[in-house]
Amino acid sequence: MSRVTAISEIGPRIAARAVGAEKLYGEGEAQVAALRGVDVELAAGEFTAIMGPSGSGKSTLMHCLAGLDTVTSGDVFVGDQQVNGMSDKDLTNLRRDQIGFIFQQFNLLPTLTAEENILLPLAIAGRKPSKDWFDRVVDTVGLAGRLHHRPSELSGGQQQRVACARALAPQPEVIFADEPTGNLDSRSGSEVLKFLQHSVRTLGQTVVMVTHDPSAASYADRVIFLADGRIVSELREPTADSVLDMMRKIDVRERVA
Ligand SMILES: Nc1ncnc2c1ncn2[C@@H]1O[C@H](COP(=O)(O)OP(=O)(O)OP(=O)(O)O)[C@@H](O)[C@H]1O
Repeated sequence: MSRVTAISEIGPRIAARAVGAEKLYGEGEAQVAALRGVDVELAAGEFTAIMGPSGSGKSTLMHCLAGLDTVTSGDVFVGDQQVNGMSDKDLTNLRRDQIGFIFQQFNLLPTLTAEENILLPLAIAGRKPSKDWFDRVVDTVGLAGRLHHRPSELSGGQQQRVACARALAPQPEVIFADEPTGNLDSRSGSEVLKFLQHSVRTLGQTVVMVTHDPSAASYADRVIFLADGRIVSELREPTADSVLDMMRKIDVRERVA
């Protein structure tokens, strides 16, 4: 009993966090405020989707959290490491060791096999995965029979599953996925989303995904909605309908404003 109380007092571990994050692009009249004071905590072991109208700041927030872009003011953390203010060398190490990326365009190396692509980030870091972990990841993404194929010999959905396995293999603190199903048909897209959900539920991975698609967001545990550089709403245990409904409300509010 006391243990449960202690855990609830401590709360979930936070995998990534923004505190008062602001991002300005450009100067003078051409200046754009892409983030206008974003406070968000992304719990470890959760699948979070980031949604919002075009230009609302989704990619900027993700890039700032992942150390690919810098905030103008405010703070950003991955695990307990403060990302803003890090040296280039520390940022490179952070991205290599603590962060996995999944992009819309798969970004696999065409001359390497699926297995070599999956192991590449670890090889670059001079690390070897345990065989157990590698087998679990490959099993989770359902690629066991395809490990010796090159990307050109795989379907789009299979290529994206290789990219997912590549992101998972180093056991990063957090995986950032930018429209991971944007280039896939709906069946392959839902396979990839089920896999991401499975990696959160069974492997304890933390996943943060930017998407425009309410049905993709419905695979997440939590959806955060941005509008005009601010977090304006969130949903837990979303359905495609509840997400669509919220998007419509945000759209109406933006038009009125
Ligand atoms: N490198 C940049 N230079 C100038 N302005 C930028 C830059 N990157 C983004 N912006 C601007 O910042 C705002 C937020 O852009 P961002 O790409 O984060 O939005 P988004 O919600 O991801 O949009 P989309 O859904 O269309 O991809 C937009 O007004 C955009 O034009």
